[in-house]
Amino acid sequence: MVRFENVGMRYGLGPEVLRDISFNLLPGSFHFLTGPTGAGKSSLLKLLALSHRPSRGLITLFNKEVSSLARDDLPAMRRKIGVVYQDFRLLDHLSALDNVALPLKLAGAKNDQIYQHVAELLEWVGLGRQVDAKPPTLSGGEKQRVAIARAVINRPQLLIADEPTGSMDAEMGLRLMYLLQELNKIGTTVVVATHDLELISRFGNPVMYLKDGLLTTRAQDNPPPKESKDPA
Ligand SMILES: Nc1ncnc2c1ncn2[C@@H]1O[C@H](COP(=O)(O)OP(=O)(O)OP(=O)(O)O)[C@@H](O)[C@H]1O
Repeated sequence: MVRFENVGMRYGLGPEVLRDISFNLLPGSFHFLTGPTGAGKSSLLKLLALSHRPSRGLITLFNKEVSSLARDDLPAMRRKIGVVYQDFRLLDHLSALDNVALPLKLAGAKNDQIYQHVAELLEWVGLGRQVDAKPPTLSGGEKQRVAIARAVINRPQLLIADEPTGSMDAEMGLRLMYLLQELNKIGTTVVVATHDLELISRFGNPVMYLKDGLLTTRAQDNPPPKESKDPA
């Protein structure tokens, strides 16, 4: 599903923020990505989401080597990937329904096929009564669920979420994780970046640990970290 081989990444002419990253993600797996602030988690997710190119190494997604893809092939590849951004990136002038419908519209689906499907998904994420609400009137947790619904509406093969529980209380964070778990059970490969070690140990999924741009625990090695020394 995903293979990184000695991948490096830099922004512009700056230093490498990711160095020698190698891992394999199997189809249908669910991984956490963690590490200190600035370690490179969001940068790694940008590579996975095909929104940034590596400066070296090989990335294979869905059995295709990414650097060999023509620019015209990227949109089709991106449609197989759902992304939940840390800051949601919803369109404020559109309703929750229209935000979630957007990827289907961009993929050319017809309106009458779209809306029932979108309304059902919003119901499923607990927003059945907020379909017409615009993002500025929604709470952080509600916006996050709209963002997740939008990320999964195209039934992506790969779902990437950057700190998806960062802006919500523990209870909502757990509900969200159960939601992602349900998606994973129906076949979506999931990668969640988080600082929340408690969440990681509660779910027990394999963990990739990044520090200073280096992956110190490979996905297949698998131990959830139990290293928090903070009394809290
Ligand atoms: N657009 C950018 N241009 C230049 N440098 C960047 C850019 N985005 C991130 N960086 C740098 O890349 C490094 C890794 O940042 P990244 O956001 O990937 O870390 P992170 O692990 O996601 O951090 P956090 O946990 O704080 O979100 C940092 O040194 C950061 O300053």
